[in-house]
Amino acid sequence: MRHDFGYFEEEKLGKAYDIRLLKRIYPFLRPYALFLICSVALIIIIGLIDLSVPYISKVAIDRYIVPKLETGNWKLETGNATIRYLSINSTDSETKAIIRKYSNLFRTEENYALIASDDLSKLEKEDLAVLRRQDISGVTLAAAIFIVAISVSFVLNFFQVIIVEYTGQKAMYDLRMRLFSHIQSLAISFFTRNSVGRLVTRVTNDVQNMQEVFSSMIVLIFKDILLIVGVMIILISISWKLAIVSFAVIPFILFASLYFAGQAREVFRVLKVKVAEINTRFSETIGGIKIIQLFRQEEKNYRDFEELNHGHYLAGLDQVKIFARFLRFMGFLDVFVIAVVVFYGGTSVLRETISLGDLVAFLAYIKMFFGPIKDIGQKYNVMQNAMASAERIFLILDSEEKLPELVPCVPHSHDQPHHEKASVFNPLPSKISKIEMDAVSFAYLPDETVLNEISFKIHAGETIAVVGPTGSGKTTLINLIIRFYDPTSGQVLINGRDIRESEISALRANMALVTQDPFLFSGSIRDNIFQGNSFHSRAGDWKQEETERILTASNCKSFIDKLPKGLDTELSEGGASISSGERQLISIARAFARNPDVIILDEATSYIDSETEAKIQEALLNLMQNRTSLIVAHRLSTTRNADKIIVLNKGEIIESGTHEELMKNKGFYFKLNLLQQQ
Ligand SMILES: Nc1ncnc2c1ncn2[C@@H]1O[C@H](COP(=O)(O)OP(=O)(O)OP(=O)(O)O)[C@@H](O)[C@H]1O
Repeated sequence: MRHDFGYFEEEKLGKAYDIRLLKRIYPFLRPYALFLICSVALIIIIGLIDLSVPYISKVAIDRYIVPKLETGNWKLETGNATIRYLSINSTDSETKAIIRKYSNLFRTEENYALIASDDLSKLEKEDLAVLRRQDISGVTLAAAIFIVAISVSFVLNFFQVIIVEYTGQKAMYDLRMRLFSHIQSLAISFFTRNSVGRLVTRVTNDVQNMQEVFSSMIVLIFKDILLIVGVMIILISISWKLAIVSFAVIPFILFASLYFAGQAREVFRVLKVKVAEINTRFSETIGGIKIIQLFRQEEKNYRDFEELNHGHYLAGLDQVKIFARFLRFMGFLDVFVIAVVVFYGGTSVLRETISLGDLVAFLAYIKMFFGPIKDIGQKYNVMQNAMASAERIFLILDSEEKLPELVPCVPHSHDQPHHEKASVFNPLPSKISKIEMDAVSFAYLPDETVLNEISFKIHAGETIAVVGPTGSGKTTLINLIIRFYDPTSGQVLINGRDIRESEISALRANMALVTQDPFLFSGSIRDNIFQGNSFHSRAGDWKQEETERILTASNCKSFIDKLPKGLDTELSEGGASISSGERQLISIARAFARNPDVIILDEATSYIDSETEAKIQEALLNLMQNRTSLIVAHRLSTTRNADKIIVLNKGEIIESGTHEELMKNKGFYFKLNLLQQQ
């Protein structure tokens, strides 16, 4: 098993911060820089509002709620005593009336009346309210400011979330499109090395992971850092001593967060591996359901899956335990700090080194301080995950396994290297008149030659059959003509020009490939046959008579007419809802609609009933009429009608000629035929 493929790659997790990767992510955000700036600005405003809210309470408590008492030496009947009293401006008539009502409680001085703090409770509530009406209106104002601040913060938060989500979604949309178009343009060799599941994960999960960075992390980090720094400054300004006592727990928090991040990282990794294992097993089960049912493997498969699922469950439990421990520990530190602040702050209030408002605000700020700090560990993991995803996405985007670039065409001359750069490009061949392989060798893997020095020519209108035992390189030969791969040495020439000098799409525009097991897309039969073909780009643009002609020539008409929705019948994925013979007929119709010069045909080896077989043969003969054909042949009837037969064995041409010539030679081809007839 190769450790760089499949879910094993999940073993690699990224760094939570990686400047190199962040720099690469930035271009995807650049188009939305304005939104990001708006969002960060909103976050700063929201942060400042959030920071101001406890301060409003502090002002309300210190300035209005707690009576501003003064201390003085009062002569009482029992003797001199130090008394805490409230001084009230007594110039207005309402106040004067109350003072008169409680004349035994008040001492009057010019424009002020003084009342001992202990006597305040002896006043009736209504009278106290009149005496403290300025404080009451101050509290009302503070409450109003409080509500306005909270409401503004709420509204701004709403817009900020929308803007950030929009930015994240848009950036991810762009990234996904870029990834999709890049993957689509990669060479076939890339797909043989990368599993479908792996690529699907890139376009879905990994892009989603990165979205978490765009949508929440960037902005939340701004907010968290602002809150942490802001709260620290405010706490120090309220009481540096109390602040230092509270900050004493920060090293514990950081240590716990980092420890937790390390543990969670491991658990996350295990979980991802388990999820990937479950996905792999599940997709294998779906793909191989026929074999599983046929060989009665349901029970064993169930047990295997149960084992994987149990592993996932245990990893999930580990994750819960780690989170629970972390959150409990943080909760304990949280409560511990609050207890310290209540004790130390409370005594400071009693000693009047800080006000009650300071203490209340302090407690509120401490709560505000712990929130983001607690998040750091969790966010660290999200970031790490996102960075690992980013790394894997960029790895694909960096893949150079492109279909080779256009090589400038230079006039052929023996003393000039063929691919020397020049400014002239080969015009697209409007008609293919000759296909030639000139000393072509090819290897999928270094030192494992699959084709060796292959040379032959096909002229316009000819039918060439390639025969040979399995693994002799027949399909590889086709792959080189269609240019899914380039030869390791030698040249494939069309109309005398190396095919690497023409645009790939132009080259393929004149060719149609009918494979052994044709792939049909989910969608209607009409789309599968006519979509994107040479005459009309849209399936709906085809005229009725053109459509009829193609369906008749490809022998599709009779079975399509029997379908209730005819051509508009929807096929399920891969055309699984129709028979393999019908799939082949549809793929022949698709080749007809392309109207190519060259037909490349990989004849089916699978058994099809003789009636369908005859229909396919007839459709193929129709398709090949007046066209150049290269056929990987498995049937005697095909080779018999070919203008030339090329016999491949172990990647080399060992015989070539017409059927009669080869039969007369009594060589390899002759033996192959004998074997087939047995
Ligand atoms: N993508 C690939 N990577 C590595 N080796 C490959 C790849 N595709 C094919 N091969 C190898 O190349 C050799 C030729 O394969 P090819 O498919 O061309 O044979 P073939 O003659 O078409 O066989 P068959 O008649 O069974 O389809 C085989 O040994 C095969 O294992």
